[in-house]
Formats: sequence, C-alpha cells, structure tokens
Amino acid sequence: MADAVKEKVKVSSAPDGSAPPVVIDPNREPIVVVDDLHIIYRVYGAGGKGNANNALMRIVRRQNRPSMKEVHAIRGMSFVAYKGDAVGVIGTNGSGKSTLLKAIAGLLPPQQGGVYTAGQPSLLGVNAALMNDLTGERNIVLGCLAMGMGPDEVKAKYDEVVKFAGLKDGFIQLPMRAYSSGMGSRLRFAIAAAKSHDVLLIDEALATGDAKFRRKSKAKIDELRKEAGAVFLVAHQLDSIREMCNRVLWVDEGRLVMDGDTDTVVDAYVEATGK
Ligand SMILES: Nc1ncnc2c1ncn2[C@@H]1O[C@H](COP(=O)(O)OP(=O)(O)OP(=O)(O)O)[C@@H](O)[C@H]1O
Repeated sequence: MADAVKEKVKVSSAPDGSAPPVVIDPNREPIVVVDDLHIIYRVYGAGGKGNANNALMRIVRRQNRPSMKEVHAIRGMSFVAYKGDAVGVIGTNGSGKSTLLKAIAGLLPPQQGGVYTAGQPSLLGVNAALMNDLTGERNIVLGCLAMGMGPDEVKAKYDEVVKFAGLKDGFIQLPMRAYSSGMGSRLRFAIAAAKSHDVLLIDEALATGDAKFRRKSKAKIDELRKEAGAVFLVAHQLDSIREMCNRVLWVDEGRLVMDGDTDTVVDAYVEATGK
C-alpha cells in the first residue's frame, strides 16, 4: 500500500495482524462500535457424504457426529461508525462483508469481541421478511407491521411505499413470486425506507435496481442518514458505493484492510484488485 494512502486513512490491522483497540472520537456520537470482532461458522458434516457407510464408520470409530469444519469469517475487526455515517463495505467474494452486516444486526454470535449499537439495527429484507406467495400489497402491510409500525401508520405510509417502489401497473396486486429480482428488491427497499432506523444495514439490495431507482435510493439513504444513526451498504458495484457513502471499509479475508473516506479507499481497492 502506498505510503501516501497510509497517511490518509486509518489502517486497521496492527503489524502482528491483531485488531487495534477501538478509539472513539469524543466530538462525535458513536452509533456502532465493533471491537475485535471474531465470527466463526461451524459447518457440520463437512468431512464426507452422508451415506450408510460413513454412518457405520462413525459408529466403528465412536464418533458421535459428522466431522465439523470451522470457517473463521471475521478475524478481528474494530471500527466505530458515527451518527450520520453512510458506510460502504467492499471486498472480493467471500471476504466477509455479509457476515459483518449480519453480526452488526445481531444475527450471528461473536466468537470473541463484540458489537455495540446505539438503538436497533435493521438488516434490510430480514426485519421485514417478505413472502413470495403474498401480493406486494399484503407484503407492504405485513412488512411495515413487522418493523413495529401501528396499523394507522401503515395506512398512512402505504401509498408512499407503493410510489417509491414504482412497480409497473397492477404488479402490486400480484404475488411476489411473479416479480423480477429487481422488482423484489425495489419493494424490499421501499418497505424498509418507510420507517426510520437507528442503524440500517443494506446488503446488495440495490444491486438489481436500475440507474433511476439507484438515484431515488441515494436520496432516500441521505434522508435516512439524517434521521437514522448510521447506514451500512454492501455492494459490488463501486459506483453505488461512491454515490451513496461518505466512508468505506475494505474487507479482505475477514480483516479490515482499510477504513477511510470513500474515494481514497475505493481508489486503493481498484488499484490493488484491478476491478
Ligand atoms: N452459513 C455459512 N456457513 C459456513 N460458512 C459460511 C456461511 N456463510 C458464509 N460463510 C463463509 O464465510 C466467509 C465470508 O462469507 P461472506 O458471505 O460474509 O462473504 P461476502 O464478502 O459477503 O461474499 P460475497 O461477495 O460473495 O457475497 C466465506 O468464506 C464463506 O464461505
């Protein structure tokens, strides 16, 4: 990494590879604190096929369950996100971006370290899990209720959600299984955006949207940033990250490579990976 870049951004890996201690800026309001976070997935039955022979061998060897493989997906990450931050998370496939978001949402228990959030984190699409067999209309109502809105609030917001999603005429009355992936993600985003969130986590949800929808989403994210604490966005499209984020975390093999302002980190990432 170029020395000039190192000077501009806080590089989060200590020389021995361990996560440095978190330092909180006393002049800003911390919303998410990730402190030396480690996440390990345990995959059971990774050692072989689940057939009768293998089961017999396990009995003979007195193994009482299939072999287990550990995947150390997050290997000591520390950072602080402050009020008003829109944080982009970039990295190659399998680098740990989605795992980091799930951990911030509280869906994965840390093996070591911790995640502290001021307020309730919402992972887009999970908090309002939509149902394929129900119409868009029913999903809006159920999704908004699932996010904690009252029936009157849902009624008041309904038209706004439909307008924001901007589906073709008549689609809102069709079951969601009839939607394209882009239409599904528009509706998911529109539902999530109907409520202000303390911490909003968006994982690739905008990837399938077209340019016009991305522009609308950016305006919405800016609005949410003002009301909410912080927004995190995972995306492979670096354009979305450049448009929507003021700060970027570059993740590789479960570690933070760089944490800094958007252009500096994205430029360094492009230079390093050629993407
Ligand atoms: N449920 C799971 N069980 C076991 N291992 C998993 C699971 N989910 C992810 N992993 C592993 O954890 C590591 C990080 O995966 P993760 O999905 O967080 O990466 P990512 O950066 O979001 O990837 P992509 O860009 O492909 O979506 C990978 O090695 C992956 O194989």
